[in-house]
Amino acid sequence: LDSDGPGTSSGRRVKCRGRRQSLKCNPDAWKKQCKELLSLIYEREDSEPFRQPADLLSYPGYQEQEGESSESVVPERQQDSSLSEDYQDVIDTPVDFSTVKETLEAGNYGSPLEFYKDVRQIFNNSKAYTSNKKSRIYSMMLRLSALFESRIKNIISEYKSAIQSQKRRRPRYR
Ligand SMILES: COCCNC(=O)N1CCN(C(=O)c2ccco2)CC1
Repeated sequence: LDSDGPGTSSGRRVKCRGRRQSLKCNPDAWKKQCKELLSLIYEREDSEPFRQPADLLSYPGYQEQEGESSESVVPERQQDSSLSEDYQDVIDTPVDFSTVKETLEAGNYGSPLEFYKDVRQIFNNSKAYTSNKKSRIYSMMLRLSALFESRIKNIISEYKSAIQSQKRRRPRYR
């Protein structure tokens, strides 16, 4: 797992003379940017299955269901979950966007990398759970993941530049 996250800054130094508020210098700018990204995700219908914890019973319908009409995004939960493994048997670290939203709003992420790690877990869980790459939920996850990755990489690289420019250059005596 690349803990560095996407968009590691390529050593480009940004002059941050004095003004911390300017876009490139503020090491706290990522919080607002991640909140805005999360709002964008919530606006997308594709996020619907990921906005609350997956029910402990399995949703075999999700896995076999292909090309269902867009209205019925969430098929009725199967009463008999013996048909396939329960979600909690397959997924060790369940996470959904409501948990991520709470953590972000509580100020419990120390950096956008921690935020990135949790959101990526949502997508990886979906990949791990699906047994059918054509399932409706899986294709929703793929679209949402593409949107997320395209937006998070700049947030992270700006954060890394801001951190770099905060570091005072002091000689280190070994
Ligand atoms: C309204 O949503 C209820 C909560 N969500 C939920 O139960 N899910 C979402 C997670 N999930 C999958 O990623 C998946 C992959 C292939 C089939 O499903 C399983 C089903």
